[in-house]
Amino acid sequence: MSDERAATEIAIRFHEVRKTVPGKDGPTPILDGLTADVPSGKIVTLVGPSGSGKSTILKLCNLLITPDSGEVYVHGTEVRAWKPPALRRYVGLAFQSPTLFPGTVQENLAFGRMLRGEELDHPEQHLQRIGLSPDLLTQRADDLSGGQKQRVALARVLANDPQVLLLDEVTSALDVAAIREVEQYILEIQRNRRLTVLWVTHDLEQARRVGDITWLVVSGRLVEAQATRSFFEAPQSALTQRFLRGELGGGGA
Ligand SMILES: Nc1ncnc2c1ncn2[C@@H]1O[C@H](COP(=O)(O)OP(=O)(O)OP(=O)(O)O)[C@@H](O)[C@H]1O
Repeated sequence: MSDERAATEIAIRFHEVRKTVPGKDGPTPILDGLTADVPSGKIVTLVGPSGSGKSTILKLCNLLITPDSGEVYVHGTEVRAWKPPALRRYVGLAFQSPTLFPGTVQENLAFGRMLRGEELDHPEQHLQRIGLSPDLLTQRADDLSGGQKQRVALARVLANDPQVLLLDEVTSALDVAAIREVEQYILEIQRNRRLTVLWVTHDLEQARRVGDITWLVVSGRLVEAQATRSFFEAPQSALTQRFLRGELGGGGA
């Protein structure tokens, strides 16, 4: 495939996606008609006030939840037509609060492979890639610091060789130095493996640093989807301008 074609390929397509949750006055929309494309090999940063629907968008991509109506296509196939294990291998999700299993770091790293009856080759390399010492392999995951847990959780997702990476506030528990380090590791891996990344963050400077494209989600609606630089320097929507001034909550660079 030519680079030109690869550059315009769509990794994820949202088509009129609507999702509701039960409310006291009936179903309440938390995503309302999301239509948007995520180009292959790009990083899309998702910003918006708390509770606006950002995590919901991620969860739709790997079948943690399904839309009430509309479709989500991953690599051209609607998510409900994927076998969940294959989809979750293709689309890795790392959360804000990493959940590691009670075993050792090595067991945690090898978990996805183990489920498929495979071995994880060179587990130490998976740790090194994310800036952790191979000495940690035999440590109990419970004994790690918050920052180490977050990195091991990321390394575990990456050990599955996903093509798409969904990141939900993955650096929010880290100190400033660690944030920049983990960002650099993610960017390096993204470039080397040409991953497509959907990255939810409350940190607008981070969204600006790492994004190729930035989406603003407010009350379940996509307000703006722009090249990251234009998003921050010349936002088109009045709502985006208000968000960036910190007037909607969760904004204010
Ligand atoms: N299973 C659920 N049941 C009821 N309400 C839900 C459920 N999941 C999400 N919601 C609600 O849907 C809205 C969107 O949630 P979501 O987690 O996607 O927002 P978010 O933008 O990621 O928020 P934050 O930035 O605070 O993490 C919120 O109001 C949330 O309370």
